[in-house]
Amino acid sequence: MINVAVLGACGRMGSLIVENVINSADMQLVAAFDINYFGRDAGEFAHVGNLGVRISDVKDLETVLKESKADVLIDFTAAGATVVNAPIAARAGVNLIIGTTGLTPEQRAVIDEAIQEGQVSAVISPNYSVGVNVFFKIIREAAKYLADYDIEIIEAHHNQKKDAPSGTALRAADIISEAVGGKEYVYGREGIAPRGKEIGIHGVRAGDITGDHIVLFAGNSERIEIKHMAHSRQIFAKGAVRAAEWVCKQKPGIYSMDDVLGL
Ligand SMILES: NC(=O)C1=CN([C@@H]2O[C@H](COP(=O)(O)OP(=O)(O)OC[C@H]3O[C@@H](n4cnc5c(N)ncnc54)[C@H](OP(=O)(O)O)[C@@H]3O)[C@@H](O)[C@H]2O)C=CC1
Ligand SMILES: O=C(O)C1=N[C@H](C(=O)O)C[C@H](O)C1
Repeated sequence: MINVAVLGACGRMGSLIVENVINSADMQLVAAFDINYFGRDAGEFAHVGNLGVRISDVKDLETVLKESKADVLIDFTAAGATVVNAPIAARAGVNLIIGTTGLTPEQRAVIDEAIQEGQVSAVISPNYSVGVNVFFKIIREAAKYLADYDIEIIEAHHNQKKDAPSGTALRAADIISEAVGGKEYVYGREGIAPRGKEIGIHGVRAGDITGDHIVLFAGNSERIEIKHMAHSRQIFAKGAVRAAEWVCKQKPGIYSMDDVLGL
């Protein structure tokens, strides 16, 4: 049985992850953390009834992770939280699934160093859905043939999303850039803004859109649009829980969803 702790357990993703953990035959929820609602039952936020697991103050992360014998911590919070908490968990010997987006390269370096020091296994991915990780493969392949086309990435998300552009859009840009041997990025355009050889990245925030990503390759007289649309956050939650089960069986290191899915 894998002992799972969830950070951000009262949030949109954290509460779904709690639901998926308790529905897994191979896992049990041993701890749940957030910055609010201390003492309330984690099951309340997941709409699954009382689980007997109280929301702990994230300030007690290290102590509660040790007391609860957590094998893995699943973190979907915010960059400023993950950069503090993931290193604490890693140094306490707890494996990690990180879904938080908006991490700067400096924040990511702090987390990577702690994972190495703690000798734990971690999956860090901006998108835990199977479909998006296949989409990443497809755009990498397309970019090899369409390097001289104009390339634009358009993402759309709900009006509560804090970071922009999405982590998935940024990863898509990095994949394309790697495939074509390096490209600059331009975030939105306004004023006199003639197009160069860059990848344009554009974010839409509206209503309750779960998460759409389009990569547009446009040449003269033709274009290809490769699009992924998420219909439910369950795809991310199920992917993260699958990754948590997988990561506990791996050697120490930092892995991607490609590794989890064998892509
Ligand atoms: N990798 C993937 O597949 C996916 C990644 N994400 C990413 O996951 C993250 C969370 O998304 P979502 O669930 O929609 O966001 P929510 O705001 O709904 O959930 C985040 C939760 O974390 C809490 N929180 C914020 N700061 C801290 C802190 N310092 N310590 C502990 N808890 C904290 C929030 O509390 P409060 O509400 O009070 O701020 C909230 O309960 C985002 O970065 C998002 O981009 C989302 C979907 C898929
Ligand atoms: O905040 C969200 O909702 C999502 N965030 C991730 C991202 O930034 O790429 C993944 C997904 O698109 C939903």
